[in-house]
Amino acid sequence: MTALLEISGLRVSYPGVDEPVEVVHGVDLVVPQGRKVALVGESGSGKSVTARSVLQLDPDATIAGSIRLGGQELVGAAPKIVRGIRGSGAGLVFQDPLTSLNPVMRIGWQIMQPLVIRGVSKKEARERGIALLDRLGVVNAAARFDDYPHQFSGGMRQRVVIAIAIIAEPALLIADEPTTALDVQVQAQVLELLHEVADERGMGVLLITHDLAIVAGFADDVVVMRHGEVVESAPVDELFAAPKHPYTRGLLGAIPRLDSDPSVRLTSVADYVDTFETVDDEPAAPAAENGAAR
Ligand SMILES: Nc1ncnc2c1ncn2[C@@H]1O[C@H](COP(=O)(O)OP(=O)(O)OP(=O)(O)O)[C@@H](O)[C@H]1O
Repeated sequence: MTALLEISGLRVSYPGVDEPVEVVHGVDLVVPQGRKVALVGESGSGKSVTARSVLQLDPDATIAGSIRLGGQELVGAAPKIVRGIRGSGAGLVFQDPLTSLNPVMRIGWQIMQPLVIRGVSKKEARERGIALLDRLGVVNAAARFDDYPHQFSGGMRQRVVIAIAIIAEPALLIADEPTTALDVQVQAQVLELLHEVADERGMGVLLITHDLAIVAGFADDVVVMRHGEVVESAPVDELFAAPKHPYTRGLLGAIPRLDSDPSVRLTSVADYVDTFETVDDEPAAPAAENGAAR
């Protein structure tokens, strides 16, 4: 499989009080062409920093290592080259659609912009924008095209953000917790849509999420991060069937299941990771799978 995005040895640091603080410590990650890769891990593990590094969105970050998108090296590339891939090389969807949209600009214009700045006529950009919004399930898309963001519900706004991210047909979509701000039913609709559109277009997706249920339904491959490092990566079925790293086993053990015994406590990551981290001192058995009553 050809690699669309290939990150290797990525290190990211920020200015600290006395010296720079490194928060991502040598991450390797591949998104093959047309595949959906979920990046999971606890809060603060470096998922967003890793994803934002691809498009160098953070002026304070110092980035080392290699990030190749479609074979092009982005670390150390001229700002013009990195700007050039935003939109057509890689599109971005963030968690909160309200902060991603300009509140005083009509949504249609925001959707058209990535095309217009690439030289597409306004007429064609408008037609393509309306068609995409319609494809993304916005009823009466032509009439709603000139509305402002506040006239849309949260779920509809996130469809607008997705439209902006994919209108210039990027080969890669980076979606950072794209449905966290939405209610569960709308979450499912938006993810289903992303899944379908990615398949239709053969678009690779890097999806950041906390939610392993989302991973199971959406991703082909999973990369698990902890403390700024990748601890495990595998195809989704393999990882769910036989997680290798204690941290991943802990994450999976913490998922509530409808068929589990309600009197039995769920395991937590700490049940596994403590064992892992103290393995040299005292080899203790982890709490049993979803089942060890205490
Ligand atoms: N602009 C910044 N300046 C300094 N430190 C930062 C900056 N952005 C992120 N960090 C630090 O980098 C670490 C990793 O953060 P990151 O946002 O990537 O975590 P995450 O895994 O995406 O977490 P979450 O799931 O909560 O979004 C954290 O310790 C965070 O405080």
